[in-house]
Amino acid sequence: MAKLDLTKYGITGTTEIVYNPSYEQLFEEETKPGLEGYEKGQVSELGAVNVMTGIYTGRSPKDKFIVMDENSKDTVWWTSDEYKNDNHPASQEAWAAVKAIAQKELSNKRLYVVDAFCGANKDTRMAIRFVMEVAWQAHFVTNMFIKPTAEELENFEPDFVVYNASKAKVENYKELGLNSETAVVFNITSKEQVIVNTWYGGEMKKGMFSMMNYFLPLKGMASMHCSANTDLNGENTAIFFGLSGTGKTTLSTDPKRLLIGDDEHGWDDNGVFNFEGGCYAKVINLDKDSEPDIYNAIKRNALLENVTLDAEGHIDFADKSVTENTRVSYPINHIKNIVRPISSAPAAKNVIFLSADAFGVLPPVSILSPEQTQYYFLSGFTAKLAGTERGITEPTPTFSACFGQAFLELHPTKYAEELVKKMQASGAKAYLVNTGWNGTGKRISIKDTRGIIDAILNGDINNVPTKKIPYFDFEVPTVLNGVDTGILDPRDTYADASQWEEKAKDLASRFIKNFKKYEGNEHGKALVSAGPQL
Ligand SMILES: Nc1ncnc2c1ncn2[C@@H]1O[C@H](COP(=O)(O)OP(=O)(O)O)[C@@H](O)[C@H]1O
Ligand SMILES: C=C(OP(=O)(O)O)C(=O)O
Ligand SMILES: [Mn+2]
Repeated sequence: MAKLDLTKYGITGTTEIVYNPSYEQLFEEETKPGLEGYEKGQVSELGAVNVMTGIYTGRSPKDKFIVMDENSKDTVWWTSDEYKNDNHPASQEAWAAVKAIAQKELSNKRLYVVDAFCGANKDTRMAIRFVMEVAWQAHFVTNMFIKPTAEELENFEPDFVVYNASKAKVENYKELGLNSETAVVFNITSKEQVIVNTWYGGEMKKGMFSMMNYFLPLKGMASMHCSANTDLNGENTAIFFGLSGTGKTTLSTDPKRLLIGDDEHGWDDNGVFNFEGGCYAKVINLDKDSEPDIYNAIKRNALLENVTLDAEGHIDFADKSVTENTRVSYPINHIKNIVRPISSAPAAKNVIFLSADAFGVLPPVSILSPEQTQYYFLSGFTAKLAGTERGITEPTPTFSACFGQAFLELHPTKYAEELVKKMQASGAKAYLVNTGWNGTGKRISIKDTRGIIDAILNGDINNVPTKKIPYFDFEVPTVLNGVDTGILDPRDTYADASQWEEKAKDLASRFIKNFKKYEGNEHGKALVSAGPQL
C-alpha cells in the first residue's frame, strides 16, 4: 500500500490507522476490555464473537439515497409516483452535509481501514476502501469482501470509498431533504458511500452490491441477487434468485455441490462469478441437523450479530427478542465444498427463482417456459420475511422486481435483458420454487425443498409426468423422487380445493395489477399472456 493518507478524504488528526487487520488482531480489538455498548463483542461457546447492532438490526431502505447529478440523472432508476422504489434522490447539498458529518465523526480518531475487492473477476471488480472507527465493522467487511493478496495490497488504489459513521446522526435531515437521522447515501460520480446512524453490517454489504448493479449491466453483464453453486466437477452451475429469507444461503450450501457464493453474483461471457468473499447467513432457529454446514461455519473468525448469549457465552438460537434477523458472517472458506481459488464457474444451466409465498398458492415447484421466466423474473413475487428490512414484522407479500428491487439501480428490464441473453446463450432452464407456505398453514419443509432442488439439478424433473395448474398455467411434476407427492399440487394441501381457488384468483389478480407497470412497451405487453389469466 502506498502510504495511507486520510486527509485526502477530509479526515484529519488520525491518531493511528489499523490497516487490514489480521483475524487475530480483529479478535483482540473487538473483545478488548473497556469497549462499551454496540462496540463490545462477546465470545460465544462456538468461538465466534457476537455483537449487537443497536436499533438497526436490518437494512433501512427509506434512508437510502443517491446523489442526483449529471451522471446519475438519466441513468439511475429513480423512485416515482407510478413506480416507487428505494432510489431516493439526494441533492449536492445533502451529500456535502452527510460527508462532512462522516469526516467530523472520523477525525481525530484511531481508525480501521480495510481495502478489499467486490467481484471475483479481475477486470470487472471494484477495489473498495472501508474507513471506520468500530473494530467489528472492520471484521464484518473482512469476512464479506474479497481479500487482496499482499502483492495486490502494495498497489491498491480504491475505485470506491465507504465512510462508516454509525455513531453520528444527521440532525438537520429535514432541511436536507433526507428521511431521518439515519442516512445511507451513494455518490456514483465521486464513487463514495456514507453511512450515518446505523450499525447494521448489511448496509455496507448490500451497498456495494447496489453499486455493482449499477456498473455491470452497463457493461453488458448480468448482475444478480442470487446464490450460486456448481457440481463437484465445476460444470453444472445453478443460480438461485430470491429475496431475503427465501433460501438462497440455505439451499446453495449443499454438501453434494461446490458453493460459488450465497447472495450476489455476476454473469459474463466466461460464466457466473461471486461478488463476495464470505457469506451472511440467518441463524434464527438454526438447526445443526438440517443445516450442518452453516452451523459448522460458526467458529472463530465468524461474526455473530444480534444473537442472544448468556454470561458464559451459550447461544440461544431460538431467541427472537432482539430481532428475527439474527446473522452470522463468515469467510467462504468456512464452508468445505467451495469453488477454489476463485469463486466462479461456467454459465448456469439451471436458474431457480425462490419465492416464499405467504398465501399458500404457488406450487412447490413449477417448470417455467421462456416467456414465463421473464414474466416471473420481472414480477419478483415473494413475501418479505420479518427482520431484514426495518418495519417488516410479519410475512408481507410483495413484488420485488428481479427478486431484489431494493438493490436495483437501473430499470428492472435492463436486468431481465441481460439475464435472458445469458440464459439463451447457455440454454438454461428456469424453475419457480415456493419455499413458503401451502394449504397446511406450515412452511414447506427444507427437506422437501432440497428434494426438489436435487431433482432439478440432476435432471429428474425433466423425466417425470407433469400437469398444468389453472390460472397460472404452471407445469408441475406429479411425482418427484425424495419429495412428498401430496404437496406437488398445492390444491391437495387444502381441506377443500375451492379454498385454493379463491386464494389463487386473488394472487393472480395481484400479479396482473403489478405487471401493468411493464406494459408501456411492446415487449412488456407481449409478456402479459405468459402471466396468470383470470
Ligand atoms: N423450505 C425451505 N427452504 C429454504 N429455507 C427454509 C425453508 N423452510 C424454512 N426455511 C428457513 O428460511 C430461512 C432462509 O433463509 P436464507 O437461506 O438465509 O435466505 P436468503 O439467503 O435468501 O436471505 C432459513 O432460516 C431457513 O432455515
Ligand atoms: C443481508 C441481506 O441479504 P439476505 O437477507 O438476502 O441474505 C439484506 O437484504 O440485508
Ligand atoms: Mn442470504
